[in-house]
Amino acid sequence: MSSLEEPLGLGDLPKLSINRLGRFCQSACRSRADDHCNGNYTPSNNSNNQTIYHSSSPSWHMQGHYADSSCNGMNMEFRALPQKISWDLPRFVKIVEVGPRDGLQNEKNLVPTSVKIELIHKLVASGLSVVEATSFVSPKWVPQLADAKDVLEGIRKAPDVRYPVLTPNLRGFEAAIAAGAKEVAVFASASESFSKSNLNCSIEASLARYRDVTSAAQKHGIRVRGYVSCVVGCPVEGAVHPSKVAYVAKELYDMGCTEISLGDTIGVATPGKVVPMLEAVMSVVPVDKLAVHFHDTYGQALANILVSLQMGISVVDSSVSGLGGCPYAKGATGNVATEDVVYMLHGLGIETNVDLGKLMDAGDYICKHLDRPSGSKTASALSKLTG
Ligand SMILES: CC(C)(COP(=O)([O-])OP(=O)([O-])OC[C@H]1O[C@@H](n2cnc3c(N)ncnc32)[C@H](O)[C@@H]1OP(=O)([O-])[O-])[C@@H](O)C(=O)NCCC(=O)NCCSC(=O)C[C@@](C)(O)CC(=O)[O-]
Repeated sequence: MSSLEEPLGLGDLPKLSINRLGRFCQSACRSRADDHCNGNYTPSNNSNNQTIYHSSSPSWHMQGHYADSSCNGMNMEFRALPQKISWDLPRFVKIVEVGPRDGLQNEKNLVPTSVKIELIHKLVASGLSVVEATSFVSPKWVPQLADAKDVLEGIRKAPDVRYPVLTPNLRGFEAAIAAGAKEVAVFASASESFSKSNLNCSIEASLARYRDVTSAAQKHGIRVRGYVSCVVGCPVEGAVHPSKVAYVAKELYDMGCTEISLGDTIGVATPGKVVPMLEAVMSVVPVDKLAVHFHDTYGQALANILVSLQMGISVVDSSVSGLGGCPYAKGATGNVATEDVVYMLHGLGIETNVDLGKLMDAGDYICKHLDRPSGSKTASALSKLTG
């Protein structure tokens, strides 16, 4: 059985619970907790008669679990518990809409340029302030986005809206600037194998290219976003250790990327994997410079977003109608649907500035063009209600 046939998240399921104070407590690990926690945890029973540990300290003392593989006979490698997770959710979450780029890049049939432009206009009309428009990549690698220049030039730019584009190298950067880009994104991988298949080069070679891009961008006063892909799992290598993610994230941050988006490219993450990954990255990059980017292959994306918000993240990538999938990540499904993210955030009392009805119009528009139902559960449910 390959590491991906055994879903990466199954091991974490019952191990985290939330006590009344809103902190995560460790359960079912009593003997190890005593070993590692210096007596800071006091056991009690919850309503399910499980033993839980209440911290008498404002922070966690569980670093010793990080590489511990012996606890309860289960693999604890990614089971590091958080320094601190609170229910202090952000009041506002910035959504980075990636549908026109990540959502469409994998479409086999060419989507007309005019449809892409109209989709972007509709997304902006819904209130989204960042819409990733396209990629200036090799058309041999991603034929769907060969019209990048026409798309970017054809957008009626709204004030205060940002339209970043992906650039894999200096050539892409220069083409993007010539077409009027004011913001670009570079994309590295935490997995060596995925870097080879997505960019045809090693992680280090991609970082060297991106140093050229970020220094050229600085000269033009252009903002650069940095992606790290495969932050939990790789289609070739399986599980990816958080330290590898932290390394690439820090390199991107140090070279001048103003925001680092952490991508679960194949959608295998669970909250149990997201927490240690974010902890590792947050130890080297400030949390207010981080975004999360979840694909929804195993239906875990909303849970992963929620735990990310609890850890202090306030920027979330998503794709209208859940469009997407990476051409170099077989089996990966779309990004989490923007409609579902907005519905959850609004339900939590978190502002987004997005009008869900107008967002659904945008989703409806592109789904009709692609001749397929929406991948958003929210959009499907609400459109049944409204007939
Ligand atoms: C990086 C390269 C270009 C290397 O591609 P290569 O074949 O190794 O490099 P090359 O320099 O030999 O170039 C090959 C051909 O592409 C041309 N070329 C070279 N650069 C450009 C450019 N910028 N724009 C247009 N054309 C370009 C170049 O001129 C040449 O054309 P030819 O001489 O054969 O006619 C290629 O591998 C590539 O374009 N890769 C991008 C693949 C891609 O876009 N994948 C999807 C990104 S999604 C992702 O990474 C994950 C993310 C961000 O969504 C987050 C998540 O979901 O987790």
